[in-house]
Amino acid sequence: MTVYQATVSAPVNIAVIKYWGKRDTKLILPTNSSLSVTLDQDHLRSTTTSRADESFERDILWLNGKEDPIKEGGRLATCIGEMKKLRKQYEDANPNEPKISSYRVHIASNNNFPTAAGLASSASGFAALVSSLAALYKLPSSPSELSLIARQGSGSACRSLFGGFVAWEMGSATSGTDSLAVEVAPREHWPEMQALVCVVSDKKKGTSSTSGMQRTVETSTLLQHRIREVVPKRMEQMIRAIKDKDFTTFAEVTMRDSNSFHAVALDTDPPIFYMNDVSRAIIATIVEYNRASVAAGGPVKAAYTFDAGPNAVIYALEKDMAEIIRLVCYFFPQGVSFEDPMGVFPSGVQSGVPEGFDVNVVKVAETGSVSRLIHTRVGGGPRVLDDSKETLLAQDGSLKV
Ligand SMILES: Nc1ncnc2c1ncn2[C@@H]1O[C@H](COP(=O)(O)OP(=O)(O)OP(=O)(O)O)[C@@H](O)[C@H]1O
Ligand SMILES: C[C@@](O)(CCOP(=O)(O)OP(=O)(O)O)CC(=O)O
Repeated sequence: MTVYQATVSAPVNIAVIKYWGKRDTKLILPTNSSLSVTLDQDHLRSTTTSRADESFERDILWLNGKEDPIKEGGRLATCIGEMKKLRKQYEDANPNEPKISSYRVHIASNNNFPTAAGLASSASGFAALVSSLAALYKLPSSPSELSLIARQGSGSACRSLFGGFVAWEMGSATSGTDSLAVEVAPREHWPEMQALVCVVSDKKKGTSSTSGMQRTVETSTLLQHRIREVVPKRMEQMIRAIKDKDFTTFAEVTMRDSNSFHAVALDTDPPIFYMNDVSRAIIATIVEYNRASVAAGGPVKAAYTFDAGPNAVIYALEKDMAEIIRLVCYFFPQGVSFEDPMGVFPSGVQSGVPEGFDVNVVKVAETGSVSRLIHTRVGGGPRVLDDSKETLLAQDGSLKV
């Protein structure tokens, strides 16, 4: 008996030009284009196994070992349904292929980091879901074509279909067929780009991105300025900065766009606050770090950005990352040792402050205010794994325990 199954992993992406606002909430069409950096799956990933079988009675998804209900008309059902449609088209065009598009599917997925905590789990999760079904169905679809479907799971997920530096073009069609992800540059173009995720809280957040951005669309006047005037120019600046590997512009635009997104959150009625005091202290640290570097005749060396939560992501080039980790450890002691997945500190981190940094600008935070640091770098797109080794489903198609 043939088993129709595939296992794929997909990466997280963190936007440097933020998506915030939908013009169509069902199709998930955004009010502005956005741009992100894909992070390395060696450190942060969703892994998903999908199987189609005639004997299955219903579609099931297990997320981190627990069944996640697939609601009729919901985002999961839409993505799975769209993928089945693509398979049907493929079967119609290739009559010798097995007719598996009508079978129910069992899907199991794990995130190797906290889910729904503002660490972009919906992005890697829906990208892995769509990619695993594409591998199971042997679809010839391009990443941009698959991004059209991942987008309907969670907007930011469409950008996780590519590695490197990725734009989500907002498009203009009401059908959404031109609202898709495209590669701006592959990871190999700027492999020195690294990221430090500072986990300020890994608890579920108060206002979800979905409901928060809808409230912003309905009530913020500042959002209209952001959509019309601010983002279009920044998209051009950012694409140029990436192509030219101009870190100073990359960093300045990244920080300004994070600020602009949090400003429109504040301009929402009632206001939405995603950053907390720890987040603001991280901003002050990076601002002072860059000031000291520029004052000494050096470059801008770090960029902060915050999604819909208090966690910071600091982008920096490889050459400066050790200094930045030491600095963050000095002001935000975690109380646990730094995991160091890339082996930067063979004999442990010595926290410290670079020369010229004014230590009076920031107070040392309470231990554990930043609970964890995840050091990673720009990474590649979804990976098809060896299903015989990596499968998350048992032989009978139930969840593997
Ligand atoms: N591996 C996965 N497979 C399928 N769906 C997933 C997966 N991981 C997360 N999701 C979906 O995404 C939801 C979490 O999305 P949510 O936007 O609340 O959090 P987040 O993505 O971690 O935060 P943010 O988007 O603000 O960075 C989960 O409840 C689940 O529905
Ligand atoms: C702040 C953001 O991270 C918002 C992400 O929003 P989501 O993609 O999670 O929202 P939905 O489309 O409603 O699922 C910015 C970004 O990733 O561009």
